[in-house]
Amino acid sequence: MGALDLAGIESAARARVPRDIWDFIEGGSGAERTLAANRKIFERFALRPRVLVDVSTCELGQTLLGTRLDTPIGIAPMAYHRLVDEEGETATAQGAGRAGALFVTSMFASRTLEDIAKAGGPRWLHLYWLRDRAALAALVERAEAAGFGALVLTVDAPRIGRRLRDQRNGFAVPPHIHAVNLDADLMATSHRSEKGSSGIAEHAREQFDTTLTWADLGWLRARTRLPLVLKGILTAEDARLAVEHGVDAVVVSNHGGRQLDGAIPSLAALPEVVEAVPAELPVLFDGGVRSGTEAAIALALGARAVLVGRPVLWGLAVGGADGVHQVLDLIRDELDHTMALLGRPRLADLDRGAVTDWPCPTD
Ligand SMILES: Cc1cc2nc3c(=O)[nH]c(=O)nc-3n(C[C@H](O)[C@H](O)[C@H](O)COP(=O)(O)O)c2cc1C
Ligand SMILES: O=C(O)C(=O)c1ccccc1
Repeated sequence: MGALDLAGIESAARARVPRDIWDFIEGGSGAERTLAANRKIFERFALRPRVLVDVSTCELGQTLLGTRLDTPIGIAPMAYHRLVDEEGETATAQGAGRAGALFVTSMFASRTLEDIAKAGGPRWLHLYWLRDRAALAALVERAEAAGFGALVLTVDAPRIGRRLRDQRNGFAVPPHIHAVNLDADLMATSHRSEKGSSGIAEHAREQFDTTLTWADLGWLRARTRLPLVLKGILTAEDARLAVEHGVDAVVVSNHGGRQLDGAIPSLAALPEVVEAVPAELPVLFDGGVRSGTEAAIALALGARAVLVGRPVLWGLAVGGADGVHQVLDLIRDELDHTMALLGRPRLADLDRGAVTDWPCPTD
């Protein structure tokens, strides 16, 4: 029998993954307020079921920015999947492919874009804006050639958040794992370990372009025919600026509580972003989604798709490609079930009327 919920997969993963790597994956920044709030806020919403609707089949497929998907649950960009599995991103891509789910590959993937493409499945590429624009341009060209369907530029990380667990552990990327899509000399700092600091934070300090503003986005636009998605939008103001600057979609995200601690929980930001953009502009969502019920709440609040982060690495750690497939299918099956009992069998039926803000009386 497969796992009935993610909790069992999480505890099996925890037992397998070395402590400092587990801390890197699970951790947030600062006091981990935002990390906790991302989960807690789902309790504030309740579903409003309708009855006597034909729910004999539920439709979970859609085309998003030209990419065909069998499920609205995709994989958020996460660096270095080889931290938990020898195969890493090629296994993740296989699992995602079997589920027909979107895999947003991190720029810091530990397998090549070309190998990930060979594994099949719908894929987009995530980018941080490096000071070295030539390296960025080269990556964009390779992504196009390897069939990545969109670029997801993460804009909430001019610096890496203060991740105290990583600083205590002196976390650095182990020497045998590499961000193979970037030149080794660009990546050297991320392997340097020292108590009291994080190799990843040091690396970002060296390589990320902290001068980046809205005016620079045109440079990237001019270099690609791929749709451009901005990840890390949390306010209506920035959502409107994104639209003015011609982006094709946004991801409402606080980076899984790993960047600005104290930032608004992702789900709380979703309605204002949805309201600020034209109805046809896709708004994606990530942060704290651990079940089909929670995915349904985010979709009802206006997300077109939901990305899941950490649970995918749990699945990968426990069962490689099969584990990733299992995690994605589990959440998809729960969502299918939720849509049937909610009397809303199509994604388009999941609208604001499907959910109510319900202040829990015990709070
Ligand atoms: C181990 C790890 C690595 C991550 N690496 C990246 C990254 O390279 N780029 C990025 O934009 N976000 C990165 N994220 C953030 C995720 O894309 C996503 O926003 C977050 O994990 C979603 O929250 P969830 O884990 O609660 O589902 C990372 C998250 C984790 C846990
Ligand atoms: O984005 C992140 O959360 C992250 O952990 C990371 C990993 C490698 C390089 C930069 C950031």
